[in-house]
Amino acid sequence: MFDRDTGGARIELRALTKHYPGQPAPAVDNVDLDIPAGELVVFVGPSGCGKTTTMKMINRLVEPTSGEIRIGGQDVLSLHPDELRRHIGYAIQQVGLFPHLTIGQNIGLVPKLLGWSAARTADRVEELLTLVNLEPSAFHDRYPSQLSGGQQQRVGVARALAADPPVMLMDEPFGATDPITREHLQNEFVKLQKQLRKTIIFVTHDFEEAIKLGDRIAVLRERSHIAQYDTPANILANPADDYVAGFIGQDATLKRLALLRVADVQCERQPMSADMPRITADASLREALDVMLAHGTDRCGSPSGVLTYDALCEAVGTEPASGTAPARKEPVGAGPAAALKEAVRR
Ligand SMILES: Nc1ncnc2c1ncn2[C@@H]1O[C@H](COP(=O)(O)OP(=O)(O)OP(=O)(O)O)[C@@H](O)[C@H]1O
Repeated sequence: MFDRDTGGARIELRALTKHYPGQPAPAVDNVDLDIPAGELVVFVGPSGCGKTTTMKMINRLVEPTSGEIRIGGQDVLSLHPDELRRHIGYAIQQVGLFPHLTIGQNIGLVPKLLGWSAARTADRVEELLTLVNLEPSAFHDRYPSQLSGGQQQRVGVARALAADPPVMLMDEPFGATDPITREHLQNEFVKLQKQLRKTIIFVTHDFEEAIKLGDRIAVLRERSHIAQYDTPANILANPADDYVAGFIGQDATLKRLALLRVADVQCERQPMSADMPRITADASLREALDVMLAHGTDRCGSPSGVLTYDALCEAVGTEPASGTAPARKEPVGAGPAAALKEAVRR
C-alpha cells in the first residue's frame, strides 16, 4: 500500500464532489487539488464551507458522490475503507480517546490492529509519548479523564502518528485548548513535522495558525471552491482577491515580518558600534523591528552584518517611511502592531 514511504505521499483530488442527500447544493463541488509529498497544507475558510467534508472524503469517513482521490498514485476509492483508514493518521478537536482504555492502549490501538507484536507496539507507544513530550512512566497507565485538555490533544496527535502513516488528516486538533497551550502545541508540532515530513492536511479557522504551520494554505470559499492556494508568504504578499484579503485581516505586513528571518535578508557589512542592539540570525523581522524601536535606532547587528530598517522594509515590499528610521524610543512591550503603525504605515 502507499505507506511503504512513511515520509509522506502525494495527495491528488480530482473533480471531488459531495452532495449530501436531501441538500439543495453540494457541500463540496468539483474540487481539484494537488498536495506534494511531505508538505503540510492548511484548509482555511468560513464555517460550513466544506473543509471537514473534503478532509473526511480522503479517509472515506464520508463517501464522495463523484471524483477521484489518489494517495501516492493509488486510487483511494478502490481500497477497503477500514484498511485505508489504518494507513492515514486522523486527529480531531474532540480528540476521541477511548475513556476506558489507558493512554498506552489508546496509542497502541492501530498498531495492534495492524498485527504488530506486543513488544513492537510497546516500544512505539513509548517512543510516541516521548515525541509529544509526555513522560511515558507518568502517562502510560493513566486514563484520558486524568489528563488536561492539552495533554489529551498531544495523545491524540501521538495516536494519529502511531502506525507511522505517510498521510495525516488533522481537523482543528488544537482547537479546544487555551491560547497559551495552543501556541505551545503549535510550536512543538512545527518541530515534529520538520523531522517527520508527513503529508498533512490541517483544518483550522485561525489564519495565524495557518501561517505558522502551513507549507501552503488553501483558502476555501463555499462548497470548498479554492479562492487561493499558495505559500503563506505569497498569500500575504499577493492575496488573490478581496475575499482572501479579508481572511488576512489588517496586519498583512506584520504577518509577513513574522514569517521572515533575519538570515533571509541582505545585511550590510559595516562596523558595529558597541551600543548597537544585537539580534540572532534566526530571529524574525518582527522581533528585529521591535528591537530597533525599543532602542530608537534604524539598525541592529546580526551575525551576518548590520540589518537596516530600509532592508527590513524592502524584504516585505513596503516603502520605507520618508526621513526613515523609527525615531522614538518605545518599550519592547509596545509590540509590533504599534511599531508598524509608527514605522511602516506612515
Ligand atoms: N451529514 C451531513 N448531512 C447533510 N449535510 C451535511 C452533513 N455534514 C455536513 N453537511 C453540510 O455540508 C456543508 C459543509 O459542512 P462541513 O462540516 O464540511 O463544513 P466546515 O467548513 O468543515 O464547517 P466548520 O468550519 O463549521 O466545521 C454544511 O452546509 C453542512 O451543513
